[in-house]
Amino acid sequence: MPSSMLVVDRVVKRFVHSGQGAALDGVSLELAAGEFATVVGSNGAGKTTLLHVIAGGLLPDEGRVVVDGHEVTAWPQHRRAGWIGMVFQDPAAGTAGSLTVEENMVLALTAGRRRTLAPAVRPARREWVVESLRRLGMGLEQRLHVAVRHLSGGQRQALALLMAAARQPRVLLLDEHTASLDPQAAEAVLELTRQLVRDLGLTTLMVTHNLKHALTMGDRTVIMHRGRVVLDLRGERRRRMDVGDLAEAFRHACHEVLADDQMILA
Ligand SMILES: Nc1ncnc2c1ncn2[C@@H]1O[C@H](COP(=O)(O)OP(=O)(O)OP(=O)(O)O)[C@@H](O)[C@H]1O
Repeated sequence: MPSSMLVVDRVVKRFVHSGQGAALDGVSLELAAGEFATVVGSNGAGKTTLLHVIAGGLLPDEGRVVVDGHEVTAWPQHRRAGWIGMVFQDPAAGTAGSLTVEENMVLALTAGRRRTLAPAVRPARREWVVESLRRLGMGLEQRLHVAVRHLSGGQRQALALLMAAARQPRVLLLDEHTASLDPQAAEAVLELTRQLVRDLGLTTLMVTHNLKHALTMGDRTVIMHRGRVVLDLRGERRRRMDVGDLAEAFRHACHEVLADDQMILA
């Protein structure tokens, strides 16, 4: 049995003025090293809150978060930043627009190191970056000296993903990271996601509203509803499912009739 890289243990998170129940109502989830799970759920199910509790932006009211055997529940976000990589829906959130592609990559590769070590972006890492940019097929390897604000949303998001992965975080969190892209750019960024997760063996949690991506990305699908994990699909059962089966399993697990716009079928 491979060791767990991420353990979320009975986590509860309440927002005082939300007027709703707990955003996370006793969520437990365990990811083995190198495992790639997608997370789907109804609107307001708690998916983004879960990612922020893991990343340290939100402190849970109850429960524990353990990363690579270390309990990080009370660690501030900056202390676990080197361990957790996160990519958001907005391409601008993960990159510095006024810096060039190369400067952004250097920042990603040297972040968290002491200044004396700062110039030490090893040639091998730099080559890996250029090669990854080339494989992306967006021509970014020829635009290393272009300010990132001049790139398209897809190019910028691909760069944000590459930057998060280049630091080889223990856990990579993706929060609807292709939702704001056109279909072609979204497909390119999803393919890059597959490659990076596979090549670097990254333990990954990817929130999506797209049921097809929830089944075709990674090796496990977690369904959340009203602050709880209501279904955790993997193995043969998951492999046999199509989008219709997943929607049906979703409805069944929620014990209520959900309108399509609550599930956002894509
Ligand atoms: N900062 C906040 N203050 C108050 N309530 C919040 C806050 N953030 C989230 N919530 C509430 O917590 C619940 C879970 O929100 P969350 O954003 O985690 O859901 P989600 O599953 O990511 O939803 P969506 O798919 O719509 O993005 C919702 O009821 C939301 O209104």
